[in-house]
Amino acid sequence: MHKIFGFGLYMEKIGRPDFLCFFFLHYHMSGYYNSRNPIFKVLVYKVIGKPNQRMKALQNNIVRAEVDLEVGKKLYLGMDFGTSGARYALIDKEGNVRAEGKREYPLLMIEETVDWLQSWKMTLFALLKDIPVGLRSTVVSISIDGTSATTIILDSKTGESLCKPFLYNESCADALPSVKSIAPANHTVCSGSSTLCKLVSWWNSDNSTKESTVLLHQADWLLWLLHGKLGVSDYNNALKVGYDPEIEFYPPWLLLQPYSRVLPSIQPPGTAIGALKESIRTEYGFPKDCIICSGTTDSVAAFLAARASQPGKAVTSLGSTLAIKLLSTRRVEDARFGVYSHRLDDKWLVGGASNTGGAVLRQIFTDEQLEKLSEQINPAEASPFDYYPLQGVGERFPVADPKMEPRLHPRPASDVEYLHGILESIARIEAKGYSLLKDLGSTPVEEVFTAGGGSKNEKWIKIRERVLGLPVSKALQTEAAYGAALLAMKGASEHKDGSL
Ligand SMILES: Nc1ncnc2c1ncn2[C@@H]1O[C@H](COP(=O)(O)OP(=O)(O)O)[C@@H](O)[C@H]1O
Ligand SMILES: O=C(CO)[C@H](O)[C@H](O)COP(=O)(O)O
Repeated sequence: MHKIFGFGLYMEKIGRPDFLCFFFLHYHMSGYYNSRNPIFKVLVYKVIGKPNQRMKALQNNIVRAEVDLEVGKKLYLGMDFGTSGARYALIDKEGNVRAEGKREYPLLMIEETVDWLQSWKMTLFALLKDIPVGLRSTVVSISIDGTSATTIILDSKTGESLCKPFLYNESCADALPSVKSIAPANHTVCSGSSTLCKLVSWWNSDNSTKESTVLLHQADWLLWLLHGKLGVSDYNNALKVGYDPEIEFYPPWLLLQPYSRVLPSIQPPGTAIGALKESIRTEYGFPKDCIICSGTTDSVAAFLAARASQPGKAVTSLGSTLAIKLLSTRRVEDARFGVYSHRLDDKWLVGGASNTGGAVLRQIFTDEQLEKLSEQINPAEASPFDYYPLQGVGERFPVADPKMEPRLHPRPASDVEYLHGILESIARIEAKGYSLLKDLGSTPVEEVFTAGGGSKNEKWIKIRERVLGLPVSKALQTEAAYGAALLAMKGASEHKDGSL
């Protein structure tokens, strides 16, 4: 192995450190290396200390890994398929992160539109490949969270999709009158971006026989690629197609519809569904007893990751979109404002998902600019600017208005003031959301934890604390993938051998 050091050093001499990085990261991550080796540490530190493009690209995928594990240790894998990319977290029974990584979605195009199914599938198997080989044999369960109401309609005979996926924030308002005519007033499905509106819109526009059609959500579809049992979902993902997690059934008004036969069967999140497919298990080196567990949505996973367990505690996900989740003893739902409740065991996660959020910031600033400009903001000072930051027309929560226009002007000469105004305006939307939940009868919010990419912005946290008038902090675990890993751990602990 020291020959490799020599070769690597030579490569470094001739100015090809990235080759050396590649080598070391490859060996380190593949577990052939004991990272305690002093020479290894010096060299890797020396080389990694000079990040270059390829190095950054490698680091982008491989965020962290601790390869040395006690014999017999079991690990639990959670994967989060968010708006802009996917991540994984590998945790042990104590909840320690043993490896984590991320991938951006490759933008594969079909006739000028992104082939999302191919992109998500490639990302799924790329993330599995990013897991250090030395750890894979200890992974005993896997779960996945995905964006809510992202809808995939498949032919159950071929497994092929019958149309392009409907993304989480797509609105099929054409189906709204028909959905409103069958559902209770202001039911969660009475929103253009609900899964049910997407299904009804497709059903009314597609002339095929629809005999072997099945509907899945993004997380269900990714899990199906791993376990091979078509037509299984969870009661968080199924909420927006009309499933009632309180009665644990689809309601009669939905079962009476012709399209109800395409709906998936439902399990609680974190329930063992099936064994990892043998072909995947042998190709990647996962153990024989590796099981696949039902998933959840990304903002529920972010709440789980924060491990907030008392009513009144809340998690705001500052990802591409702003999603809030408040733990409440009372269920609340009102589609007029985009408010709905996810079930969490015997309590309710009341909240909603706005179209404001980080994606608007990313349209205007790079992440580096966000960091630099935020350093110059005085969070104690209120911004005079009143924006409604949206990527495009349409808002889901706390105002459900598919025609709402973005408001991002006037733009001041100073980018610091502009960013301050946008961050403060998003904070005001967040505050309006929590106040609306209280008005609708939920447990009042007492404390807010923050997840998602925006949680790293300390100044924004201070602005939000001032605007919300509440304690606001960064969650201990800010990645939804950690929440999905907790679901994998739950599924493994409840699973009886031989019951799949
Ligand atoms: N320093 C920062 N301040 C505020 N927002 C940030 C910062 N860095 C990244 N972001 C935002 O975080 C978002 C990405 O968060 P992430 O949780 O990865 O999103 P998602 O899972 O929805 O794709 C981006 O839209 C970006 O604008
Ligand atoms: O904004 C989103 C994507 O990031 C989704 O709408 C998000 O999943 C919120 O939905 P839910 O509350 O059902 O998790």
